[in-house]
Amino acid sequence: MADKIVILTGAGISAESGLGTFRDEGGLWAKHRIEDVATPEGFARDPALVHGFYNARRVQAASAVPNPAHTALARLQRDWPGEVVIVTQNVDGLHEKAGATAIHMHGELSGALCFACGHRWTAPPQMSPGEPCPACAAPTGRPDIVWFGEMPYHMDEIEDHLLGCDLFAAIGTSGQVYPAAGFVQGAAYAGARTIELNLAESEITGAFEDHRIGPASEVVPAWVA
Ligand SMILES: CC(C)NC(=O)[C@H](Cc1c[nH]c2ccccc12)NC(=O)[C@H](CCCC/N=C(/NCCC(=O)O)S[C@H]1O[C@H](COP(=O)(O)OP(=O)(O)OC[C@H]2O[C@@H](n3cnc4c(N)ncnc43)[C@H](O)[C@@H]2O)[C@@H](O)[C@H]1O)NC(=O)OCc1ccccc1
Repeated sequence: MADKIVILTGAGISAESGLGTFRDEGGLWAKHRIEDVATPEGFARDPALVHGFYNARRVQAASAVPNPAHTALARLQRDWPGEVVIVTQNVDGLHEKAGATAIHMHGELSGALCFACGHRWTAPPQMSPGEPCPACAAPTGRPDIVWFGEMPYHMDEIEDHLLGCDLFAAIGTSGQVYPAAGFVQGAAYAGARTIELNLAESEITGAFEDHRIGPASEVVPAWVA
């Protein structure tokens, strides 16, 4: 029985597709305060600011193309005799554009959510305050994104995959945000081998047995090959 592989991806895998990361030089959090644009409180305080932040990223992500790291993971998922599960913190659709399937634990820019009735629909390119819900007609549409202080999506499914995997890999993540940053401990505890692929050391480098340092577009295809 071929190994089961779980791969966690972060903003670093999409950096070479032109999508800014959060914490690197000139990253998203250098230009915006997390509290203002990525918390439910910030959305309640100034929905126009938050919609503006995600509208700009939605347009950028729509024209972005996958890089060799995304395509290598799609190939691995297609050709590996065992199960390959991609869990992403990213809200861009680049894994899917590369032909892979991924569990979006922090939501997707392409999605809209009604915080009154819970209905989900495809987000229009530009959302605005009071965005009407097509199901309950209430003016309560928000980006379908997991903000700080909110429970990430698909956690039970993800935990099942972590406890049953033979190899856990993390690609392009700084390991500063939980619960994603704790996945390596869960997988290692369940007996999985662990590898980190990143441009530089991260907050959780010490938790991994193996490492590949370099740009994702180079180290990921080399690792998959
Ligand atoms: C800041 C941090 C301390 N705070 C948290 O972790 C909080 C609070 C918290 C919970 N538990 C804790 C325990 C301890 C301390 C704090 C907490 N967590 C939460 O609020 C979470 C919700 C967090 C989700 C917030 N939303 C995001 N994103 C969507 C929004 C949006 O996209 O706008 S988080 C966002 O930042 C996170 C980190 O970003 P990265 O992807 O890692 O990107 P970053 O820029 O940081 O790093 C890039 C990396 O790539 C590398 N790189 C760059 N270029 C390349 C390149 N070319 N190639 C390769 N690598 C490269 C760089 O070297 C770097 O290492 C990602 O998750 C990303 O999605 N919710 C929650 O905990 O709910 C309750 C709960 C309780 C129990 C069980 C479950 C839940």
